[in-house]
Amino acid sequence: MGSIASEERTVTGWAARDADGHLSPYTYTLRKTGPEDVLVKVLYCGICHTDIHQAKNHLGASKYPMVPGHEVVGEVVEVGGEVSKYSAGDVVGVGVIVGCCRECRPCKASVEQYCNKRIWSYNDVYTDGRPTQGGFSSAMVVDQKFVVRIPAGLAPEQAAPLLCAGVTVYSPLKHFGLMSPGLRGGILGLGGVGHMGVKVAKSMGHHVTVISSSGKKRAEAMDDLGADAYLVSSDADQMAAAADSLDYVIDTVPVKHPLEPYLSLLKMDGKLVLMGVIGEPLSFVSPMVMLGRKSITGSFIGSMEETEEVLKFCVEKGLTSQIEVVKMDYLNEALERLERNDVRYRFVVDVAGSKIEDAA
Ligand SMILES: NC(=O)C1=CN([C@@H]2O[C@H](COP(=O)(O)OP(=O)(O)OC[C@H]3O[C@@H](n4cnc5c(N)ncnc54)[C@H](OP(=O)(O)O)[C@@H]3O)[C@@H](O)[C@H]2O)C=CC1
Ligand SMILES: O=C/C=C/c1ccc(O)c(O)c1
Ligand SMILES: [Zn+2]
Ligand SMILES: [Zn+2]
Repeated sequence: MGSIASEERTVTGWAARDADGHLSPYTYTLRKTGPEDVLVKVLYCGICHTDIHQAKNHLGASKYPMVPGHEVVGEVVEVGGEVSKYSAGDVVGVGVIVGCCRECRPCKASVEQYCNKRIWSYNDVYTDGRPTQGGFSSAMVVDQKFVVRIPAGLAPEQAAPLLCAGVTVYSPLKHFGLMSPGLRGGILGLGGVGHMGVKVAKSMGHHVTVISSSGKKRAEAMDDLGADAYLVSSDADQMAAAADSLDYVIDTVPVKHPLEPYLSLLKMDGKLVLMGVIGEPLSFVSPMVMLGRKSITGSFIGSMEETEEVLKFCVEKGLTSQIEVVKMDYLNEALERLERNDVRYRFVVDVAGSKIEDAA
């Protein structure tokens, strides 16, 4: 493709058509590459549990056809006239949001993920009135503000999970002042986000306890990911022995669950950081937070600045994600396996290697 930002392009993505969440080839057009836009040929796209929530309408706001995928790594093919930071051939990333108002307090504070006018990379409507579509697609057109450069030293498939899972754990650790060495952290739910939580927290010098629904991941957590301790959440004796021991717990469980067992693990002033997208009320009794001045909070991905930071952090610390690379024709099976907790720890789809234009 050339350098003149002029044409709409027809691309092929894999879309869900209804709440059964099955994805199949879908052809649609991309907007012309505007002055501030970057046309990205998708190389790899990670599969996040949010893709299941969205494809299966767990939050009740899904619109179809929907092409999910928000851990996108690609190659710049074309840039608009006002784009100077990127040029054709650059390897770049795109994450969960692709637009914001630029005027509100979060936007002015460079935490644009908290803008109430944020535009999601899929299942949303862009400023031109078209549906946004995500990274399980041959290409995307994205405003340069929502594009990051993938640094040298990071393989593109390795970078993909950092664009959601990686920054999602990095951002609250930074924001809540939890980067100091020696802190004791808990990672509840050892999946895509959780395994990055173990790796990032260990790289910050924390003592890391994995809290899991089963004992199945114990050896991997300790030997491969470097966790210091492992608790099975249903083991009351183990949980009681660990009471009052953690400065924070990052809770990545994607379904309704009790909070009190994890509040019990926190020291005085400890923080329970909710990450899972759960459309049902969660409950706890007030003394669980009062008697220890504990906080329950939440955090949503990270800013574009933090996304650049976590990519650099991973290069500097030599951090890699643990991934299973699959082709696009395995996407539905991968989503099913993710939903039944059968992946170590992130699927990444080799989009460019899947010849998806031929499938449409
Ligand atoms: N706040 C934010 O910005 C973000 C939120 N999310 C959300 O975080 C949650 C986790 O995402 P992700 O890490 O991709 O998900 P994964 O499915 O990869 O991991 C979730 C982990 O939770 C544990 N778990 C406990 N109960 C269940 C259950 N019934 N079904 C499945 N897993 C269970 C499992 O760990 P174990 O075997 O150890 O029990 C599992 O590996 C999702 O709700 C996702 O939407 C994701 C990214 C960003
Ligand atoms: O995977 C990233 C998205 C997370 C997310 C968090 C909160 C929410 O309401 C969502 O719809 C998605
Ligand atoms: Zn995600
Ligand atoms: Zn804003």
